[in-house]
Amino acid sequence: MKKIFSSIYEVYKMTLIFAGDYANSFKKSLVLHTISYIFQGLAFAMFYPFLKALFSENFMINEVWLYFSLIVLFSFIAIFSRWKAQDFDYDGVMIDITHKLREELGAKLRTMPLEKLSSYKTGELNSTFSSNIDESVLLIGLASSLILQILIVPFVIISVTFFVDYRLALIMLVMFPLMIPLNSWKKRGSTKVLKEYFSANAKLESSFIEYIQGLPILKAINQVGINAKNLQASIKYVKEVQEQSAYKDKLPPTIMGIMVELTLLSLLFFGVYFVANDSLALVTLGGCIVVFSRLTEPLASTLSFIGMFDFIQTAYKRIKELLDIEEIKTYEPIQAPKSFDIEFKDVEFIYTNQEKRAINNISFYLPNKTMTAIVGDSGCGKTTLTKLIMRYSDIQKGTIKIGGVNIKNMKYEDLMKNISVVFQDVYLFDDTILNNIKMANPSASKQDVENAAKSAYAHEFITNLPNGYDTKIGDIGGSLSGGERQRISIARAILKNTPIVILDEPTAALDTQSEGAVQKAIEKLIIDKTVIVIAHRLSTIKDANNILVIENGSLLESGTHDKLVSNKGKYFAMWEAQQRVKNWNINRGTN
Ligand SMILES: Nc1ncnc2c1ncn2[C@@H]1O[C@H](COP(=O)(O)OP(=O)(O)OP(=O)(O)O)[C@@H](O)[C@H]1O
Repeated sequence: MKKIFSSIYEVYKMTLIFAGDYANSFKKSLVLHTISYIFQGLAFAMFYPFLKALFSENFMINEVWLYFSLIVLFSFIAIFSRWKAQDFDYDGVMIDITHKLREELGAKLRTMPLEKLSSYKTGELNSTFSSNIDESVLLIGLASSLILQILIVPFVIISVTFFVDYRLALIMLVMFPLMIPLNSWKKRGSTKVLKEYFSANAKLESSFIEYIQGLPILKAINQVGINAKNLQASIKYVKEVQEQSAYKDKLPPTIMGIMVELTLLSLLFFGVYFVANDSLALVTLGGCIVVFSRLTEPLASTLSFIGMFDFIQTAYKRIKELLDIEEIKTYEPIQAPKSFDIEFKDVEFIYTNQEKRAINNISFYLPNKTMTAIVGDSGCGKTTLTKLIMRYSDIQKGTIKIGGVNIKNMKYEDLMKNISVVFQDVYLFDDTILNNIKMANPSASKQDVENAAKSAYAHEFITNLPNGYDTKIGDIGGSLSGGERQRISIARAILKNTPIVILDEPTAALDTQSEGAVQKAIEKLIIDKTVIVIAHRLSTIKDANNILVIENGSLLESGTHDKLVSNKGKYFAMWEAQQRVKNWNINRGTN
């Protein structure tokens, strides 16, 4: 029995937490529903004395009227309490709660460490945000009212029947112990299936999003079928899980339905037997059958209603798992840096679920307003180093300081206010060009935006667009070139005007002509800033104040280009290799 109630109680507790300010109203509504169903049960139970009075040999109209009036009164109280319970305005409040939950989850996405966030697939988050919240919260009102009805009404009727004829009450009770193994049987199947159901749907959403996003690339390489296979596999998986759940869900409720019908037949069979040997009045048996037949349908559905709670509980757990993720913590004493030099001291970092450290005992110092390049083979840890400055995840050992302040002592918003990043891939939102730039500094005027765009060499091509700065990215689709998109993102960074700028291979994907324009824009962006640039092409970072050469997460060598070339180490080898390729290309061009 405990197991039957565990998911109901768990869901009740979670609903109170999620309901927040509405928790008391929710409790009040449950109390009113309880009162309503007690009186509904009593109204049914009044059929015993009513029928007895009606068919009595000493028929007395006053007695009949009394019981009839009680049936009417109890029914009226039941209806009135249920109506008052609806004052809680389930639909309105539940919509409010779903809205609040979505806001909380949205805030969580902003404050959770990015490493944690990136461990979720977009589709999984999407399904928690949309379907899990709707399925669970909007269903709870209906589910709690139904479950109270099927628990309370039979309880009242059977209790009253005990006073009328304990033998009939015992027959009614026989089926209840059977609910326990039937429910466990159903639950055993459904808990696993429900988890699979939610994860299959989340997987389907992920595959669908991935398929749509990857379609242009796959079309370009004539491999549309590759991702379609993943999508088809996800669709097939959902179908399999649905089939499984349909099969596993059906049998126990069907058996329960048969049990309820058998109970009714047993009441008839034994009732007739008791009437035959004069130990039961026919009219009492009639009342019992009338009363019990009102219960057969809800009782037969008991397992399905309890199953609704398993469903809600699984959805709640997914929501709670997200809400419980620890936010990025700011440690005391909270400080703000006054200058923007960056220091790594004995930093070690390993990604969750990885065995090898991505960053291995690294120390370096980047003076304020200097440019530092990070170079090294693919996968050596360059991007990880820059992500750690932005607290993508907390390091396991060592310290990272900006202007002498440990980044853990800086408020996360303050930390991010001081850093701009220009990535190789530019993300533009489906909004106007103006808003795409302005989002870096929402209080900026249109003139500020235009000035930033001019500095980023973007003003000219923007004013040539159909609606200039008011052109919507969605309306011009993919017609912006890679270089143009990159210059919009640089205009964003110029408008944000942060003391630290991180450039993560911003020109790597561009042709030579676009690269020239973007390079000029970058030069404007980095004036008077502490700059970190990740570059594969060493010719672009030759003039950096300092170059860090990373190998397998460790700092192998550092210094200016000239110093590293004369060292004849790893940097020299990389430089030589790139020069050879360059010369080979030039020779090929001249031949
Ligand atoms: N989110 C992540 N989870 C787990 N491991 C990761 C994650 N991101 C990177 N790594 C691993 O950490 C190591 C360093 O990756 P990082 O992206 O920092 O290298 P990189 O030098 O910037 O590479 P590239 O030049 O190819 O961009 C690699 O082994 C990579 O597979």
